[in-house]
Amino acid sequence: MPYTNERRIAELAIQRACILTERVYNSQVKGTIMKGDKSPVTIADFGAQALIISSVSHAFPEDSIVGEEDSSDLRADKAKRDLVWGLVKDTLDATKDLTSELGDIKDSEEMLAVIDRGTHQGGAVGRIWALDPIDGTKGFLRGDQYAVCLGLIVDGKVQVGALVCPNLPVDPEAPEGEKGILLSAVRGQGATMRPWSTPSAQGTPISMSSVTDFSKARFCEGVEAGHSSHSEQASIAKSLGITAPSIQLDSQAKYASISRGVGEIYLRLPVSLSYEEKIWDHAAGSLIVEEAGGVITDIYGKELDFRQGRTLRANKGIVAAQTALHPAVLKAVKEELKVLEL
Ligand SMILES: Nc1ncnc2c1ncn2[C@@H]1O[C@H](COP(=O)(O)OS(=O)(=O)O)[C@@H](OP(=O)(O)O)[C@H]1O
Ligand SMILES: [Mg+2]
Ligand SMILES: [Mg+2]
Ligand SMILES: [Mg+2]
Repeated sequence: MPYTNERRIAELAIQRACILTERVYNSQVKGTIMKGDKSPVTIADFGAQALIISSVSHAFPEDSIVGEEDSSDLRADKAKRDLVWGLVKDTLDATKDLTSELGDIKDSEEMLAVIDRGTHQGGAVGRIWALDPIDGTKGFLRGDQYAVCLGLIVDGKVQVGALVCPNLPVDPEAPEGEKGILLSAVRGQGATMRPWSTPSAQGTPISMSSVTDFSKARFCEGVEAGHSSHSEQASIAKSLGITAPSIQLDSQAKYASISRGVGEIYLRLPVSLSYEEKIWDHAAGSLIVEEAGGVITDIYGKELDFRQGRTLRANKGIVAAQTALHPAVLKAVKEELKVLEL
């Protein structure tokens, strides 16, 4: 089956990175820096990016990588750099059984260079990995949901997607039970989910909800009001006859939720038409939703275009839904935007 090894390496890489991210998530020391675009980044974002890029480039040395972060802040701050290197080294030491498959990092200088292998500009040709080492950094800092996300784009089309949501319950019906799920998909081979804590377990196939009655449907949206328009999303839900409150989740946990039937729709209406969604925010989750039987477009009904570089500059917003519901949802989105003359 195509991309079997890519799926395996992607799963192992993000699984190992979550050992580091969960350690920081549960620590007081986050080492948060506000980046130039006023968004936060923590020592966990950097550490996860180092571990995952090291794994991908060890297994597939010829591939390109688009990663959200770069090492400039760490090169400027030795204390932060040492904190990140300590986390990375501890994680490598704790997972020596994976070294043959995932490679190693010998020192902090090499760590910085590995982080910077993620500066590729993306594009329409070749094998390009899209990495979000921590998606939903605000959720991570708030003690809510976040996700570690890795997708492989080949000649502009996502072929492999893998993501870990460490704080989503394994059983949605038992929210207080075991937490941490790993989802993955290869185009044409379906999507699977397994507990993050059982590396060797086979994933079980997942699928979108079978609900087709909007009065019983639920929609997912982001937590941050600065990232999507809650008012327009609420208005669209009302116009569709949705009465359940929205499921608010940080990060690509929203893609994970609808792909296993917890919610039927994901709405992400832009708060500004100038913002360009990043490919790493959507590559993995969009494929998992499609392989779980869902449909994903932007607010104009266009397919997501991963050929444009580091952003989805040919798209605006996200409308993802169970197949039977997507046409009506998109119609309601267009009605709402027409009303608002966007
Ligand atoms: N203005 C604007 N519009 C849309 N999206 C934006 C915007 N600003 C940031 N971001 C990106 O949102 C990513 C977080 O994903 P979510 O919005 O789904 O989750 S959250 O509710 O914000 O936590 C977040 O990803 P991370 O930086 O990896 O956390 C950002 O890339
Ligand atoms: Mg970020
Ligand atoms: Mg992100
Ligand atoms: Mg991120």
